[in-house]
Amino acid sequence: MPYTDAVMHEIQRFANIVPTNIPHATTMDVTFKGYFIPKETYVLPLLCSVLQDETQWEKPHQFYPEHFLDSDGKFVKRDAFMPFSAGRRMCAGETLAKMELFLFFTSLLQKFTFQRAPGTSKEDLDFTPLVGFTTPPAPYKCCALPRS
Ligand code: HEM
Repeated sequence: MPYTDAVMHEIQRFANIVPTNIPHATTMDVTFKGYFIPKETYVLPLLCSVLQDETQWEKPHQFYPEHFLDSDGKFVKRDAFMPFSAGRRMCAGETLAKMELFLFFTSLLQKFTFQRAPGTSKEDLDFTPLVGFTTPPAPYKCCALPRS
């Protein structure tokens, strides 16, 4: 299911839920790309800086599942996709989270058709996430119609 996979990856890229990542600190003096970072410096490795990097994504500020598809419609991995962070302290639950996301997403789409709530227009749907340590979607109304 390459398109479904691409959509799920794009959701995590576009609507990353932990944009500022978890704070880290250097345990020793480090020189990184010419910058000297002393021991015990507080470091915030911003995931949003990679997930929306204009040098890495064709349409960084748009929802565009094609970021993860090649010209034959096959799924492609992208190095700049890192909603679970990177390195030794990256998310320990990545495999479980991905499995759950896949099962929930595909089961919901198999059982329901999602539509805008009656009386609302496309303009009423605002996908700007709420700002905070995590960025959940703003409340919105929609209809889930059981599929026959
Ligand atoms: C969409 C779902 C999830 C996302 C986007 C996510 C993302 C993250 C991120 C960005 C970090 C910080 C990594 C760092 O410090 O560099 C983290 C850490 C962690 N996550 Fe997740 N996570 C998710 C689900 C889960 C689940 C389901 C579990 C466990 C059942 C889990 C367990 C952990 C643990 C234990 C850490 C701390 C790892 C450490 O400090 O060594 N996460 N996660």
